[in-house]
Amino acid sequence: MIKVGIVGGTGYTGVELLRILANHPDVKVDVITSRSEEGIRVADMFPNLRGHFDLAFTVPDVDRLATCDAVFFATPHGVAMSMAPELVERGVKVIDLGADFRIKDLELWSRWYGMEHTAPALAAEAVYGLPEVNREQIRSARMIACPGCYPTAVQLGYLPLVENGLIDHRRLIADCKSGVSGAGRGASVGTLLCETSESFKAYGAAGHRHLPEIKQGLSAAAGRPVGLTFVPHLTPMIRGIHATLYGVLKDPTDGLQALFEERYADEPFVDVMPAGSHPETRSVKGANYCRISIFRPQDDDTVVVLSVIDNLVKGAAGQAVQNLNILFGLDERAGLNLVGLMP
Ligand SMILES: NC(=O)C1=CN([C@@H]2O[C@H](COP(=O)(O)OP(=O)(O)OC[C@H]3O[C@@H](n4cnc5c(N)ncnc54)[C@H](OP(=O)(O)O)[C@@H]3O)[C@@H](O)[C@H]2O)C=CC1
Ligand SMILES: CC(=O)N[C@@H](CCC(=O)OP(=O)(O)O)C(=O)O
Repeated sequence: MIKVGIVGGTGYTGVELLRILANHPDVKVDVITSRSEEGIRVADMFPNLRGHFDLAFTVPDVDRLATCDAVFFATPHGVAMSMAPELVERGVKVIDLGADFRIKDLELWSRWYGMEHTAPALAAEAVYGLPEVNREQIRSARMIACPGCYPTAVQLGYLPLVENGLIDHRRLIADCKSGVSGAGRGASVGTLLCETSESFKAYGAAGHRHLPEIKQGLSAAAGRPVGLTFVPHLTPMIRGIHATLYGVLKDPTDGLQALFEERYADEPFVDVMPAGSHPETRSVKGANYCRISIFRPQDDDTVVVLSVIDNLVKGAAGQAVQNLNILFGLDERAGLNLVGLMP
């Protein structure tokens, strides 16, 4: 059994990790932290997990975490980088669901995340945990940086086009919508029911911290810097990311459906839908899938890609477990044969 620790076990992604790992055949959760719930038993706080975990929340302690084979950080930015270097040095594999280790240009990272990076050496070593791109590097990594939710949906939607140089790499437009759980469990006025229900809004239109992360990944895929306009929106739903991606084809072609099907043919968690489909976020709710469809409206030179994920699963906890499976040589789908939540 692989012993894991979860730092930040009471947040939306931390609890999602528990939901997934409760049925993982090869993993045992040995340590789970929450400073605010210290001493509370997991099953008392989350009755659905009764019978799965005989654990109480503890405050984060490096010595305890160092007894694990792997540690997930489901914590705000800045927490993982404060503890990961020591854990890695002590032989623990670290999988960060936050953004501390995603961006290689640390000056750029500091500008967007508003803090100095305190683990530059580990940031340079970290592997970006998007299995559809970095599967081989993930296998031997000591530090894995899981992508953000929007970056996951946007990159998977654009990759076949950008990797093959089929669209104008300078004019990418990502119009994205997220459920409110994307903002985390911390209470704030902007995410109250009275503020978010029966309304819909854009935010971060002038610039969002996922912009540099997505540009980093797509520029690597393109082999040159890409130009990206990314506008996120908050929608009155709990879970889900819906990305509508636009590109200008250099040479209008009818082979896009086949291109996407071939690129993702061997990917267990990317589903290229039949031509003409419109993926819905509820079709991936609670599951680790990214569902994609492709259009070339009016047979013109604009390509539209639709990409949906559950922000808490393929956008966070599910992808983190997928990376753990790869890291430890397990079946990549272990613990992730999740039946989506209905309706
Ligand atoms: N929500 C989403 O859809 C996604 C989130 N992410 C990222 O994943 C991370 C977790 O997100 P999410 O679960 O939504 O966050 P939440 O705010 O819901 O949960 C945060 C968790 O971290 C703990 N925590 C907070 N501060 C500290 C600290 N200083 N030291 C140790 N533990 C701390 C909290 O418990 P306590 O304070 O009791 O210790 C809580 O368990 C974030 O970096 C987020 O950006 C990535 C992809 C998607
Ligand atoms: C609705 C909402 O607030 N979503 C979050 C995305 C959360 C996420 O993906 O986490 P990282 O910051 O670790 O990438 C946002 O826009 O910042």
